[in-house]
Amino acid sequence: MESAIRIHPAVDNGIKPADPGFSGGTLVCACADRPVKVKIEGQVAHNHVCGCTKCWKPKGVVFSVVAVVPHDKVTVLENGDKLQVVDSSALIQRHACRECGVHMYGPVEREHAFQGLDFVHPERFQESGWAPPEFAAFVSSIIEAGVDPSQMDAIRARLRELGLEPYDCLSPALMDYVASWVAKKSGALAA
Ligand SMILES: N[C@@H](CCC(=O)N[C@@H](CSCO)C(=O)NCC(=O)O)C(=O)O
Ligand SMILES: [Zn+2]
Ligand SMILES: [Zn+2]
Repeated sequence: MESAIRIHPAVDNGIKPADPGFSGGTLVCACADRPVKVKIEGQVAHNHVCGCTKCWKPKGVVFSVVAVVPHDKVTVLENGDKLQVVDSSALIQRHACRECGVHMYGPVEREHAFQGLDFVHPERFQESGWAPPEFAAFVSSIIEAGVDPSQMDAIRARLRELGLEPYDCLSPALMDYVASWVAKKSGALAA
């Protein structure tokens, strides 16, 4: 499984399975002093690696690991005064620690298929057992971050080797879910 291609520390050395007993935990930012802590109740869903430029990622890699949880399962426990919204015009209202830059939670408040969900980075859990990434999203977007397009075949091959099917948007199941929501809203499909 060793490879020169780095995707993300949470997957590069093999992907840890979920603990069926995982019932949530605490996300912690990277500050040594007064870290922001956010409680998440329950398991994360739809975890994926994301190549988009907007999701927070650790230094040295171009993919994030990001999943969703219902907004009512998210509680800021400590040092919430350090949080600021990265881009208030974005669909995902990413709340980042203004000192270390880690995104702690990103609610979707707008009328959208994902309304009521928060995007979180499970690698920031102080506990283990969270559900692992299932696919790779927005893979072509890593070119926007400066990756040489000639590397894409090798990067997609490595993602497949890890069991993370690469897509240039979200997975087909999630894209179908979003499209169904849009079709029901427009009336093209019965609600
Ligand atoms: N090419 C762009 C894509 C950015 C993008 O659309 N990101 C997705 C996925 S984020 C987690 O899966 C998205 O839904 N964004 C909404 C938002 O950012 O508010 C780029 O790379 O920047
Ligand atoms: Zn911080
Ligand atoms: Zn993203």
